[in-house]
This record gives sequence, C-alpha cells and structure tokens, in this order.
Amino acid sequence: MTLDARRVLLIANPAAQNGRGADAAAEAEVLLREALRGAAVEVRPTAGPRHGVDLAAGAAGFDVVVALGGDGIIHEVVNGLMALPADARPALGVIPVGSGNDYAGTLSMSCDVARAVGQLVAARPVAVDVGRVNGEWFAETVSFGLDAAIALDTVERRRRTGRTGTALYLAAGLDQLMHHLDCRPYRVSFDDGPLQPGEMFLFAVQNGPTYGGGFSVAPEASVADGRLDVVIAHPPLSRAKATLIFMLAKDGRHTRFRELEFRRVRRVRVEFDEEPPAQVDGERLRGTAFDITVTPHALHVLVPPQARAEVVGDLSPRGYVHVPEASDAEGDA
Ligand SMILES: Nc1ncnc2c1ncn2[C@@H]1O[C@H](COP(=O)(O)OP(=O)(O)OP(=O)(O)O)[C@@H](O)[C@H]1O
Repeated sequence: MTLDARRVLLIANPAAQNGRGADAAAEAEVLLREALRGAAVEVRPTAGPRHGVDLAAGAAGFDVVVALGGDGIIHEVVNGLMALPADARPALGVIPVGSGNDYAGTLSMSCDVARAVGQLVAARPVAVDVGRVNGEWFAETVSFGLDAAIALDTVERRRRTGRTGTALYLAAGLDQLMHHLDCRPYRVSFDDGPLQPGEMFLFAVQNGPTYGGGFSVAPEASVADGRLDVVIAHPPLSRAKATLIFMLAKDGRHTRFRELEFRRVRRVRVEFDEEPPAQVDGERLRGTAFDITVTPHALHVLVPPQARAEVVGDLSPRGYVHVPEASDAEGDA
C-alpha cells in the first residue's frame, strides 16, 4: 500500500537533537519526493520556538503534514493542526529526530530517517485522541511533580551536555529522587466529580503510555480509546521505594505498587497551592490550576504497520486501573 497524498508539507525543526534536524530534513525531503512520486512535497523549516504552530495552522489544503524533530515540534504541529477546522485538517506524520521521541515511540516510528519515510509511505491514517490542558493541545503527556521535574531537568541537561537517551533520564531521575522528593498537596476532580484533597509525589495524565524518553508510566494507555490514563504516586513513599518504582517504571513494571493510583478518565481538574514543576509533551507548563480533557479521534495520524494495536487502538486489557483504598471515595475507577 502507498500513502494516498497529493500535497505533503514537511515542517522540520533544524535545531532538533542539537542541530541534527537540518541534515535530517534535507535527507527526508529527497526520500519523500522519491517515495511519493506525483505528490508535491513542500518543506518549511521552523525559525524558532512556536513557529511550528503557525506553519501547521497555515496548512489547510495539504493532505499530510509531516513533523520532523522531537516531541517539542510534534507538540507545536499538533497545536497548529488543531486550530484548523476538522474538515480542513491534514493528517499528521512523524519523522523522529529528537532526543526523547515519546510520541514517535507510541506510534512505533523508527528513528532512522530512511526507515521512517518507508513507514510513512506504508502507513494508514488512524483517528487518534488529542489531549488539552488549559487550552493547549497535547499529543502524549502532561505531568506534575517529580516526573515533570525530571523531564525538565533532562531537557536542560541535554542542552548543556549534548547527551541523550535513557542514561541521561536515569541520571536526572536519580538526582531529583535524592534531592527533590517533594510531597505536594493538591485538589482533584475526575470526570466532573467533587474536588477531593490528596497528596502526591507525581501526578501524570497520559494520552500515550510514555514520557521522558520512553518511560512507560502508563503502560496500557491507548491514544485511540477516548480516555486519558492518570497515574498518581501517593505518600508514604520512602526514597528507596520511590527509586525502585522509578527504575521499574522504565519498562512499565511498576503497576502493582499500592502507593500508585491508576485511573482512566475523560476529564481532570487539578489544583495546587503553589506552582508545581509541570510539563506538557516535554515542554514547561506554568500555572497552579489545570483543566485537562481529551477530544476523542480528533486528529488523523499516519500509523505504520509496526504499531502495537493496543496503543493505537482500543484493545487494551485494562488490567491495571486501581485506586488505593484511602482514595476510593474520590470517584469510580
Ligand atoms: N529553528 C529553531 N531554533 C531553535 N529552537 C527551535 C527551532 N524550531 C523549534 N525550536 C524549539 O526547539 C525545541 C525542541 O524541539 P524538538 O522537540 O523538536 O527537539 P529535541 O528537543 O531535540 O527533541 P525531544 O523533545 O524529543 O527531546 C522546541 O521547544 C521548539 O520550539
């Protein structure tokens, strides 16, 4: 099967992965033109932060917009595409040239440019859910507390040192666990239920399963089930246990700890007394009160044949949703 697209726009972040994005975009342009003979392929590099939003918002009339870069540029392109009316919204394709590449991982896209182009050409459009926090759309993740502090620390370390990958995330994680294991009070409402108080070390709201470069915090999250997966780590949690959970979460093996709450919801409102560390798709998010929703099947995304059906479909076994006894009254699981 070959992708049926007459007009393709490649929005490329030349600064992605410490500048590798520029060469990757040149390679992708040639390969896309070769693979999609008969299609018009236009390339627009971003000039700086948020430019990707404007470029994508101006993409009405294209069949496909391919975002080349990391989670940051995907986040911007999703925000631009979601600003278009649904019937004028091109499908999104992804060529991962980032450091974390969580959304690309969710879609099972290869990080090799040539392979990724091959995957896009063989892909099928799947209508996936898009999250929204305080008006900002998100593809994969929003989180508060420890995990957000780790994700933000990772971005800063990466820019400082040029290092990437799991080792970098582990280093940032262990540093935060040792020096900033802070418990934060919050008030939360799920699916328009009453606001209930709680305390947390981390609070993640996931459209896809991972954050921070492949940390599988909500391993059964699907981007096409019309729901968001919520993961909350509650006190009491010793540093040793928090570290164990952190290490196991890399591969999604942390779901049985009773300190962790897992929910699957459509809407979350969460409030904090003081601004917590917060990230949306790996970028810093500011504020103390957050309304988080999901718009089901709002965006067509090019999904390669390699994608896992439980992640891009509504087939997940739903085994791990559980709420600790103390917070049973907060709402249904
Ligand atoms: N031309 C540009 N120059 C500098 N920064 C840019 C430019 N275009 C976009 N950006 C910004 O670069 C940031 C990072 O982008 P992106 O996510 O694509 O790459 P990355 O950080 O290497 O990958 P990842 O997010 O997976 O770690 C985003 O905040 C984006 O706004």
